[in-house]
Amino acid sequence: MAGSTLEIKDLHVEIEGNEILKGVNLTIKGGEFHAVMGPNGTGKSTLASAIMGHPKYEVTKGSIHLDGEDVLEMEVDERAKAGLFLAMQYPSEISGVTNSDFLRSSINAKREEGNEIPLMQFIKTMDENLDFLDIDKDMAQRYLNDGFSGGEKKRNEILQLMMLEPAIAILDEIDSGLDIDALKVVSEGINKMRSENFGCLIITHYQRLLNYITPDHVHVMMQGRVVKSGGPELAQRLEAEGYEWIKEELGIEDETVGQ
Ligand SMILES: Nc1ncnc2c1ncn2[C@@H]1O[C@H](COP(=O)(O)OP(=O)(O)OP(=O)(O)O)[C@@H](O)[C@H]1O
Repeated sequence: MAGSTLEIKDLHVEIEGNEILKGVNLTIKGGEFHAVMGPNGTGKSTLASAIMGHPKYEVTKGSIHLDGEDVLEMEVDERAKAGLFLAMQYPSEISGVTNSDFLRSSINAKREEGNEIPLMQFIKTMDENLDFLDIDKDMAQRYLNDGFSGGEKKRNEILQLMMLEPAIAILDEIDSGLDIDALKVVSEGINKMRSENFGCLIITHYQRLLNYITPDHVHVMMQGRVVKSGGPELAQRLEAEGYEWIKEELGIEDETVGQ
């Protein structure tokens, strides 16, 4: 089976009347890893939230399609069922719901009624993934992200990714706050997902993550748009030289979305 395609065209997004995204174009296909980089406040997280349907982010123009289906017409849960996944920059803490129950419910919500994942299969898969990500088994029974350290939350996001097996994942600064060992483990988790049936958008500030996860495409966001795209060598140049050369090349004075 060929992978999915997420197609974003001329996307404009407002938050409380301020236009943040000003015409984003991006296509992510199954099998492809895309990195989105860019200075602070240029709209990267806004793009992630808009794709997943955060109610605060109003799409005023443009389109998002997943395999031809209009994502903007879908509720958040429908987007997840359709195969989209967002690992958030700041995952929420949810008391009263264990990590394990959350994962099992999320997996079953994506399946047809009567075709729920058998408990033993769920436990086996979760144990394998906990092992792979070097997560303490007790964490499965703790409330979702409740009291988790910053690094534990990020590992937990990748646990969800590996358990839910989405078609297209958006990973928003999954490397922030990770120590070097955790960065390697998280990267291995993401790399393990690599297949024709999985596409990924990785928002990051640092080339160091891309030393572990080789992107096929690298994009730079400024002023709420993708202003430059290239291969992995673009990320290397950004690490060495910063963003000034792009601003000069494109005649950009203020790279933020500016309000
Ligand atoms: N919920 C919100 N309410 C008001 N303004 C917001 C909200 N979310 C984002 N913004 C504004 O939109 C702009 C872009 O923010 P965004 O988080 O998308 O940038 P970013 O490129 O991800 O930045 P960073 O690299 O610092 O994480 C910023 O000026 C920010 O203050």
